Amino acid sequence: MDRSSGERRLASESGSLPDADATPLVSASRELEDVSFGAVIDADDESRVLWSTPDGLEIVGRGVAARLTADGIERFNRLRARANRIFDGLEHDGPRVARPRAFGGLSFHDGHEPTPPWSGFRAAEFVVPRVLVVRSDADTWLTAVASDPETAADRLERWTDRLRGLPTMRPSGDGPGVESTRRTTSREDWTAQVETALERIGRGELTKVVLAQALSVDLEGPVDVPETLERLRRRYPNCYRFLIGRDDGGTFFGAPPERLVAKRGDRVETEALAGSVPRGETPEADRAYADEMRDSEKFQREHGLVADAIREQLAPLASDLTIDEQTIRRLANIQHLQTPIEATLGGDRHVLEIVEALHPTPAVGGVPPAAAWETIRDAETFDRGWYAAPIGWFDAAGDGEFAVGLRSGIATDRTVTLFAGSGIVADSDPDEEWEEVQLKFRPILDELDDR
Ligand SMILES: C=C(O[C@@H]1C=C(C(=O)O)C=C[C@H]1O)C(=O)O
Repeated sequence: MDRSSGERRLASESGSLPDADATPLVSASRELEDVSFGAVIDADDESRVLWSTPDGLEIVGRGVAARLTADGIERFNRLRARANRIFDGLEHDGPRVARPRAFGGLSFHDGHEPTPPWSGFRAAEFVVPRVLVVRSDADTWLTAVASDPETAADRLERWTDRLRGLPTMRPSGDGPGVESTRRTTSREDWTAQVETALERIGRGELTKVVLAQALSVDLEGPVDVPETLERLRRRYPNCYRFLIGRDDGGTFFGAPPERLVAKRGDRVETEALAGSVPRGETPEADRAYADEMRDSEKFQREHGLVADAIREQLAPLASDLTIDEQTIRRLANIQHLQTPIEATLGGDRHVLEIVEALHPTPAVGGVPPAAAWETIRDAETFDRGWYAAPIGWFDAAGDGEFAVGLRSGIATDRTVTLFAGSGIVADSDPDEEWEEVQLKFRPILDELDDR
């Protein structure tokens, strides 16, 4: 008998939920000796997720104990309702860090219809994996999730045995090599798109819009996404890393620097991250770029719009809000202006409510939002899919953390499609913005090409 047959699939079409949904989830955890996350994620062909934060939490999830999907403009409300049903009555036998969480994300646009390379990626989809391996500080935990305690216990035993047989180190190897690349946006088209946006800005219809491009990379061999992420960790240790693998589609992955929100209890942390210059070849050149960005009226305006919008979007939900001092965020290949923002929530809120209020911030959308969305839709000839959208997790308490799905790509067979964009404001120069976009393709492109 398939003991997992009672586990749940909640689809947006399901007006009334099947009886199995009344069965609460059960989970059990056990502490592990260290284990290679790459080996866990390769262990079989069940669906997989990986989530890792700059502060050292790493989680790999395998299989599906419960799935939540939702489409259309009501997607956030539907997700929240289903999240409550899925987690209602959850019994977790283990430490908090190893508790079941739902991992996934949303598409940038709410009217998203999946087309290649985004086949299988709905407008919103989260899964509670059947098995989680969680590493935080010095501890590693294995958690099994099921619909009844016996199945959870069996699963925990089986995976404990299985992990014992896996290597604790996994070589991170070389990239697959790049055969050729194709752009969705030619240089001429880009210049025309930026100039159209500048005209709208000149007419006062728009203050800022983030325009993006896609770069489709054909590889010399198959790409190993976990291995690529492991190499990205070494070059970009202060970034998030994520992988969302669909059974019936591609693997979306990336190493974004930008936090959309982290919520624990009534505390919320977010940030404005906007304004970009390259790293310099020497410490002096590096500082000169940073100083130029800090002292530039144009960069400060571009950044200030994001901080202001976040403050306004959070105001109805938060009882107090602190905007910290602006700093320079230095990554291996780029530097950004960054302003950390913290708030205390006014009432009992689900992290998805904060995500809904914030997405898209003008770091990836624009101001005013409606004119920016219209400009993006008119200009862009490719599907953003889940690029620049919220990617992360939430738990039974409504806590969670989301990154912005940047410095990312979707792998399908021997192709990886990369996405990157840049903020256009009055005084933006199409050539400089082109260079900024190319720089933002580099993190993943360099790893694919690194042989
Ligand atoms: C849009 C991207 O990055 C965003 C836009 C930035 C900018 O315009 O300066 C900087 C950081 C991100 O918020 C991207 O990486 O694709």
